[in-house]
Amino acid sequence: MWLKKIALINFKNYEEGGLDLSPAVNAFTGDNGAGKTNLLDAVHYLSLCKSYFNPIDSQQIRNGADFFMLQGTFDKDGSEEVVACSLKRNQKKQFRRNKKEYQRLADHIGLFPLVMISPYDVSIIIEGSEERRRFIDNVISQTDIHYLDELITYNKNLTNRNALLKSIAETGRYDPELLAIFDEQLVTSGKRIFEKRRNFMETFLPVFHKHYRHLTEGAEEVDLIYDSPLLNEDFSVLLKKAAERDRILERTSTGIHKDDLLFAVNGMPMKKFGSQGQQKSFLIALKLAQYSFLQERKGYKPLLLLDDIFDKLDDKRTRKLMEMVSHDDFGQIFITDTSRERISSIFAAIGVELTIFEVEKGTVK
Ligand SMILES: Nc1ncnc2c1ncn2[C@@H]1O[C@H](COP(=O)(O)OP(=O)(O)OP(=O)(O)O)[C@@H](O)[C@H]1O
Repeated sequence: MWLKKIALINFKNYEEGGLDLSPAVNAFTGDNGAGKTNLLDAVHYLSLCKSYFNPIDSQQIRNGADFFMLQGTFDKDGSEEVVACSLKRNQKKQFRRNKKEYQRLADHIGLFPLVMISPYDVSIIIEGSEERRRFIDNVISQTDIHYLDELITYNKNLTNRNALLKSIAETGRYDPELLAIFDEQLVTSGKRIFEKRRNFMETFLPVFHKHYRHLTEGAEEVDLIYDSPLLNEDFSVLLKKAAERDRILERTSTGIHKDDLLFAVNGMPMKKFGSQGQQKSFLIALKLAQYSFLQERKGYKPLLLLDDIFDKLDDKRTRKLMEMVSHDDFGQIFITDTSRERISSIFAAIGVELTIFEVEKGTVK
């Protein structure tokens, strides 16, 4: 699967533009703020119905315009699939595949799998556990069409249980049987998600370690551990034990919404003890493992988007990474860099052909 063409109208800093892409490595070069990352984001949008960087859809519309449109022509097993997205200000976004509009955007997720590696990914390491759960959920939902629905159900059940806890605190009326009913609903959806996350981590971990070792040639030891309250105890038992505490807190203090991933370098927490280059290498290995996982589950290659990838990596790791991703295991690649010379020489050194697009103030040559 690869993206043959993309057309943009009023998307971020692009007024109008279109590109014919290469099935191999596409590089976007240009100055800071030129619009390189915006092009990657347009590809992300077509694949996952949203921006990678900004959750507010209306902010993707070019300043001063009242709509944006994106169209991508994908090649899937030799046949063309056209994906189009448009958004008018103050209206619902429309998403079409081969001219047919989706009723549920979730039905599109996973058809054109994609992995983005960006400097913003550092939030997975330094921010709270929500970022890490978002990472796991993003990977699983691209391979499991029921997963997003299950998450929605869990979150709805969680909101209901929290509302009940609040009303118990406010009214002083506590009905243990009613709470047990809410618990049961939460347990059903929670256990399903837990099983999926645990199974995912089992497959994912060895692939992550393989990529990390390869990228860093064993320079340091890293760890990635899935942490969930449900690993130690049955969810319904956990909820019963927490009932008293939850009534005081007026919210549910245990469940898969507390899951986390623990990252370590040489036995110490990555967030505090990892250098910037080690953190970046860790994130790259995480994303390449995501790529391998998606490829294995889908049976075809996802798109790989590399934003500002050379920053903070030493020459050895940069070269190794480019060798890895240009190798046959990876399909179509999009990569941004401010320096045309740097990217040309890196790819020339490993003997890989590169199609370069020069980006300048929202136009592409
Ligand atoms: N809705 C919008 N309307 C107009 N311009 C926008 C919009 N959203 C973002 N931009 C502009 O897009 C530009 C940023 O583009 P982008 O992030 O693609 O740059 P870049 O080429 O990747 O730069 P860098 O090398 O600094 O990472 C900024 O100038 C920003 O103001």
